[in-house]
Amino acid sequence: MISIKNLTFKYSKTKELFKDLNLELEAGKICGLLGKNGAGKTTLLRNMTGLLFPTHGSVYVLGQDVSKRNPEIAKEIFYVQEEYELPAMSIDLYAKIYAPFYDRFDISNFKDLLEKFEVDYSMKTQNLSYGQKKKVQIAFALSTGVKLLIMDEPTNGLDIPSKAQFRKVVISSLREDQSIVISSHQVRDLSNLLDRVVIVEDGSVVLNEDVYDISSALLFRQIQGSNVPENALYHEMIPGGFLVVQPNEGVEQSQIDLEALFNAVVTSKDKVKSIFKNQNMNKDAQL
Ligand SMILES: Nc1ncnc2c1ncn2[C@@H]1O[C@H](COP(=O)(O)OP(=O)(O)OP(=O)(O)O)[C@@H](O)[C@H]1O
Repeated sequence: MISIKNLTFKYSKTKELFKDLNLELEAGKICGLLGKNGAGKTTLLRNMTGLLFPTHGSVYVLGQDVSKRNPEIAKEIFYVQEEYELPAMSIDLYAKIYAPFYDRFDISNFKDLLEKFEVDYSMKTQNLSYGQKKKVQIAFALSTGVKLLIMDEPTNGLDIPSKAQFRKVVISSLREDQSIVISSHQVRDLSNLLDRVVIVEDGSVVLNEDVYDISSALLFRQIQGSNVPENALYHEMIPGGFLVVQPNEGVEQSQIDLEALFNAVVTSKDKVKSIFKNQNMNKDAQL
């Protein structure tokens, strides 16, 4: 679905943001893109949509160089931007104007999703709150039927029930040939949603793994008392004990804590890399 090869990118006159970044993402997956502030998540997403062009290297989507902006590919990509002002008009007119760009747009799905998000279809966009505008964008995006859906901080501004609703509608809307890339700092909003986690740090991809492989490789535990295991890759104090991320040496699997995973990856980068390298080598050897 997405093939990024040796992507080097810099904004003019500034130092390189990415250097020889490589990333392959297959279809049918929901991928979470995590990184610190300024790590380049939005820039990477914009390179994936063809809104920014690599300084060197290439970004292919559905087998085509996305920087060529082929309309056939452009209509298979929808980008929910972090900040985007909806044009002032009724939601109905918005759908009538923008839906024809997408061959598989499903208007009944759009109305249905808005109902689930409790947004009145008869409203005008200029009268919607920030969160309601976000919901219109998300509902529209999920109704386009595009093969690649890219969302930058989609849950910003959503209230607590809507975050759960967001997860539900994303999971239920995804077809086998569709992929979603979601960048977010609200990692709790992504729990139980992702198939794959990508972390960017210092200009490159430092983790790109399926959640199943992450659960096989790492153990996320809450321990009582003060005895942090020696092999802990990351630990943080919680009431009565510690939250610990350790190498998973058994067959037991634990629920991934995305925040702890991120902290483990950035604080113990080399150890985490080597754990996944060994796991991937063992997997290859078994094939
Ligand atoms: N148009 C621009 N011109 C010059 N530098 C830019 C431009 N846009 C972003 N940058 C810089 O590129 C870096 C990456 O920005 P980007 O918005 O991609 O990061 P991010 O990971 O999405 O950050 P955040 O988590 O804070 O949203 C930042 O240092 C930012 O200042």
